[in-house]
Amino acid sequence: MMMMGAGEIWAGMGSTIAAVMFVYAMFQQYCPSVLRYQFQNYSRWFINLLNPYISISFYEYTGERYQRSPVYADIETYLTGNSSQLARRLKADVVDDGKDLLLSMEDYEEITENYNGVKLWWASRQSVTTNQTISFYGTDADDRRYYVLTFHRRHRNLVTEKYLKHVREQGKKMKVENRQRKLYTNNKNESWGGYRKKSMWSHVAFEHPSTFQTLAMDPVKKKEIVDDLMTFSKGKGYYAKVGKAWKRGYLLYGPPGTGKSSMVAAMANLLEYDVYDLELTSVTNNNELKKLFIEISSKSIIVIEDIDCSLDLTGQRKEGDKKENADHEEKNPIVKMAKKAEKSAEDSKVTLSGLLNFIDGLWSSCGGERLIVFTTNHVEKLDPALIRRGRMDKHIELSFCCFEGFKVLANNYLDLHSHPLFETIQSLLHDTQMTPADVAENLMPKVVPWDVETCLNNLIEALMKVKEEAKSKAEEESKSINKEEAKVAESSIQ
Ligand SMILES: Nc1ncnc2c1ncn2[C@@H]1O[C@H](COP(=O)(O)OP(=O)(O)OP(=O)(O)O)[C@@H](O)[C@H]1O
Repeated sequence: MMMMGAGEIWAGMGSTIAAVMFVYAMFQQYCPSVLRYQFQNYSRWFINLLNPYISISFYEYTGERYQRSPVYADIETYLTGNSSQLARRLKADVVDDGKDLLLSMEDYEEITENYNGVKLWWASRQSVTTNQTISFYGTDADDRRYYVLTFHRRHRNLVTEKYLKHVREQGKKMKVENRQRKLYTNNKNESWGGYRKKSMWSHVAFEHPSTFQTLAMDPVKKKEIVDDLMTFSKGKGYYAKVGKAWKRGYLLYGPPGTGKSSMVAAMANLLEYDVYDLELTSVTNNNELKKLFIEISSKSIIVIEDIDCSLDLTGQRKEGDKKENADHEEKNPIVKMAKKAEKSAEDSKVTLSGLLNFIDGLWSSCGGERLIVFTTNHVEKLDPALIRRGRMDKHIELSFCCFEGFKVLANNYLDLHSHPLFETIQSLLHDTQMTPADVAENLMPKVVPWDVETCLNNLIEALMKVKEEAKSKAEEESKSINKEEAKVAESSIQ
């Protein structure tokens, strides 16, 4: 009897569905389109009336240029943090250069969340159209990913006023906490079979251990730099008020091995910024420099190391001027054309004005919160225009090791705060010039097991050697000066 009943129900349902389909097909075929449209609108309205749930979509790319939506990015981070507990289908990505596994919500997965006793549903979706194009940003602009948040309409105010704010705040916080800082460099990329070369950023994880605590330098100067950096990083409102782009230029100069690169790393570690190590010789022209600049994110340090060696900026500018004048004088049209071609080849290089534009032109204000650092061993070789205050706001000289610097190194390398031999070292450092790199090298234990006396004595020996060398060099110099003076005196008598 039971079996018969089920069979009859199925048969009844089948004929009802067939009848509905028939009516629908007739409606589609014979009903005028205006009426059909009205009917569809009413039926949608009716369904919405019965459906008490509201949904909001958050698309990954928005706007005309398909910029990645910051709201989507915050939600993504928030859900990635929560999904490993809530989702049943997860996808795993390798992050932190293969050291960690990041679990996030799989596409088309849904999770249920409870916020202040209210139930909400998040779903990850993807709308794929047939019109697929590869966009400028390397993403498939038509392949649109989005999240859908669904909730009961009686919680509309709670969701729009509180919950979404909470999601964004948490997402931002989690992003800062999980952020793996990066060290970028621009390499020349060959594309289209080597036809076109352009400079692009590539990165590795930034893991330099240098900090201001480990930097050997005068403590007063160190504090001044740290204060300056902290004031800058908190100065968003101030910069906006005075009408200045939120960026600051630092010029680090001094002999090799005095800690210029170490200071850049310490700055990045203090402010938790990424580092963009710009290799100017790999940049083809000013335009490419501008493109590289646009790609730099905020909270970053752009560093050009050994700027005096990167490009002959002053020379190029002067040569360019000379060439232009020579072109005007040239009468032979063939020679003139050849010279023009040569000049345009030269133009496809970074010039001083291109670099100045990079530092403080209109484009330089894009992104904000950036430090630009130049390092050089020969400050005197640089064009004054490049390093004038306002462009390079702070000039920092890194010099030979002082006693305070030595104490930092002794603490770093030997865990030593004081020792009877410190006095001898202090007096030797006062009389000699040794870079922190050399002091550090001499302090480092060379054998196992090691003891502090041996390390300190190694340094004392090295310092005495340098002192002796400097003394004999000075004696030789004074001898040769005396000889010169004697010659001059002799010739004046004759
Ligand atoms: N002031 C310093 N404090 C601590 N360590 C230092 C300092 N200066 C140099 N060192 C040590 O010497 C090494 C070389 O220093 P660094 O590369 O920072 O010098 P630099 O001035 O940038 O040299 P170069 O001009 O040759 O690039 C560092 O790895 C670090 O161990």
